[in-house]
Amino acid sequence: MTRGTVVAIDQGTTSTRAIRMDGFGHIQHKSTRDLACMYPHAAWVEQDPEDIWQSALAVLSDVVQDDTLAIGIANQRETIVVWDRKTGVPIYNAIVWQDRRTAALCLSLVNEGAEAGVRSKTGLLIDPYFSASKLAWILDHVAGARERAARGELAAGTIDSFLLWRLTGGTVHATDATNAARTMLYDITTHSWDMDLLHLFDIPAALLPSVRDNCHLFGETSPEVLARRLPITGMAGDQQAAMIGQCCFARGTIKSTYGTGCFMLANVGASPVISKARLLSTPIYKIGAEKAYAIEGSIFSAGATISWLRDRLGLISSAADTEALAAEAPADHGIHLIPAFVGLGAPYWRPDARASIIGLTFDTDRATLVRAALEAVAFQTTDLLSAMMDDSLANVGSVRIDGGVSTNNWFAQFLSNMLNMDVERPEDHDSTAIGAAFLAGLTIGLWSGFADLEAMWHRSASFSPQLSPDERQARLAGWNLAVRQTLTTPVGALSAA
Ligand SMILES: Nc1ncnc2c1ncn2[C@@H]1O[C@H](COP(=O)(O)OP(=O)(O)O)[C@@H](O)[C@H]1O
Ligand SMILES: O=P(O)(O)OC[C@H](O)CO
Repeated sequence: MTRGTVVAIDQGTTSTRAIRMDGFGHIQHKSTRDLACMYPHAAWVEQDPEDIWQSALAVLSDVVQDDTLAIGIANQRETIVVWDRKTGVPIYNAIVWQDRRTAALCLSLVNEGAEAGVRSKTGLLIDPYFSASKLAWILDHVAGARERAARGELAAGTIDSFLLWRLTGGTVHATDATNAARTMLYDITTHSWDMDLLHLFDIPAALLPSVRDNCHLFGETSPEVLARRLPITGMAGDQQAAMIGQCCFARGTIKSTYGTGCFMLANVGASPVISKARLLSTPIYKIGAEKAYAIEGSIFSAGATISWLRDRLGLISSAADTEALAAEAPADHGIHLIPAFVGLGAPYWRPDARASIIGLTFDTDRATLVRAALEAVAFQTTDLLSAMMDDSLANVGSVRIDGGVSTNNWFAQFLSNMLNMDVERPEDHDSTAIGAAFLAGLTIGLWSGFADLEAMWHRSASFSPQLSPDERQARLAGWNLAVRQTLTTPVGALSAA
């Protein structure tokens, strides 16, 4: 094993983090910067690309040291930026994956019968979640953007691509296969941009980055950015990076990451499987001839609901308060919080739905609301697991969890109760950053293969189901009823913009 360290950036929706890891997989240092979202209209979500860049540069500078050999990048997926190739200045804010402004466009494509074709190539369902319609929106709504794109003056990319451009001083415009797969413009079987899809969304091919393997020498940091020239040798979308960090390399292994949203991925092997249960099909990695795919369930509001309780309602002063509050609330409270703040994702795919709280009485207190919010994350995960079971992934023994919300012991136990399955938590919940570090280290030979990575994964806590089957069924029935009620009374008007 080589001496030295790798560093990895995890550019998430709520925060940007970086870690420094040695060859034994020990995390030597971490750095974090919080990141703000802007909500200019109902169900619009934007971020300032300069904030994203500055936060990434700051955490990277905090963790790099003399023995650092390489950099890995993992990032919130789908979020799209368009920038000027000469100046590197974005022409509009980053439109975040949660943003629903293109719901009407997506609905019209579904009504025109485009979904089956899109699905068979991309593994995705037509939904505003993915980058293609957001990119089309920027080209259509920013003055002069289409003309500038036609003249080759603009570049587009997901956050990995934008950070890579900035880190390399504007010399490399590339992305990796897992991020490309979330644009809805990429064929996940042939691993190439698809001309029909570019035509469907009216996106000029010249805007898009080159697509590379997850382990690749993407470029080197510019001396104007970092004091030392360092190679960027690993990149992946954050959920795929978490699969790597959680060592879900075997077919049937599952992880669920609880950050701003929640994303449950099950490894289905070397070929994509199209879900019968409205889940997504997505690459986990492409490293030379080696490929693996997952079935993915995506939930749009997990930790975001907890942040809403803190930042908008002021019910808690820190996310960590939710653990003790949930424990003190009565189990039979009868409240359901359906967190459809930006619609519901898998398996419902209803961008028009809006959040609701059902069952309030005068004795509903803040502990109960907090508990209902955490319960909703677990109920939604249960919906995803049931959908995976429908896709014949029934031989699963346990689920590995990570991300901010996974540190909450009350939540982890409730999740195990609802899934009726063991839930395992690794020593460090930053599996996304760990996965990006693993990819970067594999490329430079710090580790020789997945077996080396598996030897470094350690479980620190495990939660087993503790609820009677009747009680569990009653809880799930209550949740299902509340979801049906929310979906049959849509209150969210689609944005007219
Ligand atoms: N102990 C906790 N209990 C519940 N939620 C938590 C806890 N700690 C953090 N969170 C939530 O987790 C989210 C942050 O997780 P993180 O993995 O950093 O997200 P991201 O990668 O999306 O930036 C926040 O939305 C926060 O509200
Ligand atoms: O910000 P996160 O960590 O919840 O991840 C966002 C996802 O990548 C969106 O697909």
